[in-house]
Amino acid sequence: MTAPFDRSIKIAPSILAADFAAFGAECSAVEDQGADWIHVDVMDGHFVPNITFGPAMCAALRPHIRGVMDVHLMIAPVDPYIDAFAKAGADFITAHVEAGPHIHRTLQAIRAAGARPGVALNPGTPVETVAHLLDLVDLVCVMTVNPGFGGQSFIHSQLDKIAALREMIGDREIHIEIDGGVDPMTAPMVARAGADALVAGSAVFKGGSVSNPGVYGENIAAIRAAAEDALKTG
Ligand SMILES: O=C(CO)[C@H](O)[C@H](O)COP(=O)(O)O
Ligand SMILES: [Fe+2]
Repeated sequence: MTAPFDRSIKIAPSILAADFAAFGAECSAVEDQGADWIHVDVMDGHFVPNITFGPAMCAALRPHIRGVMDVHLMIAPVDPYIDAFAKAGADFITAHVEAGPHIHRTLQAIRAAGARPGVALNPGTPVETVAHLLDLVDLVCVMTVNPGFGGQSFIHSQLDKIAALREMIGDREIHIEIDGGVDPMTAPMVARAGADALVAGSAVFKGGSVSNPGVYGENIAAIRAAAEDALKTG
């Protein structure tokens, strides 16, 4: 029997804001402190103006992540690397709609490789670009910053896009993930607009460390409470 679709608020710390010399311990620490998913930002210095890491790092992290590894590919091209990220143990593999001319084929290839496909949209990309991809994906990621760096300010114009996406998705079992500038101030807005998976880097890791992980717990709880309260109060 398959598990029912989880529409509850999920907090996905982005390890882009973690200590790069201690990724394994950082993943375990945020999971112990209440993280639902671990968000892994892969950047190639070509699709975005920054470089992080690749499938070997994901494979090394896999034993340190008990739950969901959510891999956000900010790379172009995507297709040559799909099998490597799937073999590395990614649960979700999200590719950008802007990363190449054949996103439909890319999403099919992610599913065929055994991972759950996601599609991400840059802030300047209209929501209609995913209309004909919804049958292929388990997740749509709305970027609320321009991808490439953590710690940027939330772009408020994306709230309309999230709400339009929520409408488009209807009762399909697709997560709406928000990535960029999510904190206790912005979490209520994205939750009300229809998001269920909230990526947060700076707002989770700020003030904490693997030797002081309780701060991660407080930060995660604050984002979650802000989002859940907004849903209760409408
Ligand atoms: O994909 C990303 C950047 O391209 C990151 O996931 C995102 O920026 C999270 O960091 P923060 O919460 O600090 O904005
Ligand atoms: Fe990301």
